[in-house]
Amino acid sequence: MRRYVGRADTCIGTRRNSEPKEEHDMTETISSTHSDSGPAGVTTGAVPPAKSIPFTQVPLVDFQGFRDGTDADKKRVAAEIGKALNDVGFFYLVNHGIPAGDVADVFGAARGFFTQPAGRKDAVSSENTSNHRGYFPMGGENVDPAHTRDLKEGFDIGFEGPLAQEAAGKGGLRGLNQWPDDPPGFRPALERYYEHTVALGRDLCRAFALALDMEEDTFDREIEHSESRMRLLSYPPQPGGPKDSRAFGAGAHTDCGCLTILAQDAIGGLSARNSAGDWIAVDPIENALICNVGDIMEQWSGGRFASTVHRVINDSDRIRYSVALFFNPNLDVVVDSFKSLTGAKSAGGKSTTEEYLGCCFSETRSACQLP
Ligand SMILES: O=C(O)CCC(=O)C(=O)O
Ligand SMILES: [Fe+2]
Repeated sequence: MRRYVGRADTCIGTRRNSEPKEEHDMTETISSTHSDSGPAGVTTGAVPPAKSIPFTQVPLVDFQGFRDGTDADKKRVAAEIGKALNDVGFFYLVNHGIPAGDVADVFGAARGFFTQPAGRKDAVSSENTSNHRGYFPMGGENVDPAHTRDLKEGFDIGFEGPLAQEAAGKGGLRGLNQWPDDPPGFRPALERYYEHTVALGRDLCRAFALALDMEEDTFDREIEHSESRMRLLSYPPQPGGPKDSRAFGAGAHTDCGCLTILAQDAIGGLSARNSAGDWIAVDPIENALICNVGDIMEQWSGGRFASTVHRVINDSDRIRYSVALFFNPNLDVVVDSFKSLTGAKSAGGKSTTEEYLGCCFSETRSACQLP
């Protein structure tokens, strides 16, 4: 069974990790999965455990072959993704199918929103809600307890669906989004981008299933009513680097859900930690999205995919913007490793997605652990 080192103190879609987490030494998990081959068709040993390798760069994957290629193309692309997730936990994705104009619009919306006076942003404060949707100000979160509060502000939306109105105000993660009046076009830009990225998240989960030697639709049921969250982020400049070595844009953390699809502007500042403890830059590549696995997918994959620690430092002299889509399972799915998906031994999952994400989103995050 996997254990995490350190305490969680995190935010929407993210879980801290200031201490090096157990560096994907999945011996115990893997030995248990190896002792059982599952009815869903996992061949024992087909996919190795996530490696504890000191990666030095993030691989780039062309998704075209998965979107409209032959079965063999799909398998090839899935295998590339599987290797990237096994070795690094992160990859760049090009030819992902999201129109560049829609990406530009969501960045325009972010810039227009965050550059408004504080009072206008506070009108849609996430404090108005119990489901963590809306605006949070600079320092509103701290993903790494060893650091000061994060130097970023953000705006969150989530899945609404037909039951959103009924669920509103009932205390769960379901419910309605908050929408500011300004800037014009804000809501349609976010809703369009949300739809694109959730659809891409579903396709990526299919690629992940193939990469794990499972049927392509293995995860489909678990993500049918995906409680995915989208977050706009704005990081103030820290020219010359942080004056206080504990004050980062986003402290070291892992993400909580299945996977994260990140669009960043041209400024840079994101980095991922390898097994040697080195921070490897995940610099912007034009038209590429960055994908990384979160804790739930690491758990689902029995440790074959790595939920890698990452952080953000904006040491430029300009505001940095990014847009993250945290792709999550249905809220009622019990997060367990492989049992339901492959028949391999369970890691003993007890938390539902809603419980785990709720913990990740809360201010008392120290107990956010999967088995
Ligand atoms: O802004 C970024 O580049 C990454 C943000 C991030 O890691 C997160 O919000 O979980
Ligand atoms: Fe993150």
